[in-house]
Amino acid sequence: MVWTVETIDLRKVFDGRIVLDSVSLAVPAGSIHGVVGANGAGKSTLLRILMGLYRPTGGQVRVLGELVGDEAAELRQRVHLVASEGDLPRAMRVRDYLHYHRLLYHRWDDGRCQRLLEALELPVRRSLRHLSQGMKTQLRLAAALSARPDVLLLDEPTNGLDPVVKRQFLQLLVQEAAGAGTTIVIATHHLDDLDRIADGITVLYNGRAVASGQLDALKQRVKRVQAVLPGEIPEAVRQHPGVVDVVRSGQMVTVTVDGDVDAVMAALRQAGAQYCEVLDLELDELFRHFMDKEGYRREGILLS
Ligand SMILES: Nc1ncnc2c1ncn2[C@@H]1O[C@H](COP(=O)(O)OP(=O)(O)OP(=O)(O)O)[C@@H](O)[C@H]1O
Repeated sequence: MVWTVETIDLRKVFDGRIVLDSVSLAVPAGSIHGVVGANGAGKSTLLRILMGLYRPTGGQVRVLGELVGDEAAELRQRVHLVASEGDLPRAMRVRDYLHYHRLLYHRWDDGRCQRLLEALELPVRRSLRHLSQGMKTQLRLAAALSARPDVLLLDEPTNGLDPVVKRQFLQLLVQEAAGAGTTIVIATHHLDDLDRIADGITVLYNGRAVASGQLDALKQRVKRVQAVLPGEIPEAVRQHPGVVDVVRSGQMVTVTVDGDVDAVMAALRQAGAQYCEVLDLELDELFRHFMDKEGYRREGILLS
């Protein structure tokens, strides 16, 4: 299979510190891929490398079939990075900003730009210094989408968006991927947003990809079993290699399983479980599972 975005054993070292360590991920064309991880995990660095802004220290990076770095100028016409942070030129108006992008990108589509401006209700005459943070984010997205990218890299795109605009923004991304076939990679902490729209995810922990793949497959792999069990929890459940967590609340037993869920169900039934149900994990629970597996813990701060 040819991937639109692919890294193999990607490594990035800043000042002797490893920030990305052997990261391999593969994103198919026209799909939405989320990159998640704790603060400082390396998400923005990964996007910047995909964009050709940082050189990898090791490994391979291919975007649209090209090794990133060799064809950066041509790739920049087809690959766009939108970050919610960073300054916009304060002296420009919205329309000047868009016109500037129109000159830069030869795939620019005026009709598309107009439709986006109307849908997002962006005030074309307003000076950029008077735009709210959310409006700036929408303007950046409008500029990127008007240039008809093949790959859209989004760094924390929904920061500062109100819930209604956020929903519209996410819908736009789904349409863009499904309709125009654009491949979208989003780095974000908003797991509920990703759960709604992502086809795949990569979980970064200390610069390593501790999980990467299609979201359905990852959700298929990690399940939660709930059972009513009056008696003892059997050793066969506790010792099962796929069992990562067992919680009892009264007679209700909840077991998180990364692996063979059927074997755990069978052991519970054999121990006299009266009711057994397999539940899917939400993305935030899945994320916590992969982080816990790596021993990620943050202690609370005690204020006196
Ligand atoms: N240009 C740079 N020079 C040196 N170190 C850097 C540079 N850019 C990022 N880093 C370091 O690399 C690590 C990963 O940073 P990065 O911004 O990629 O993380 P992140 O996952 O996007 O974090 P957050 O969720 O907080 O935005 C951090 O320790 C950061 O300090």
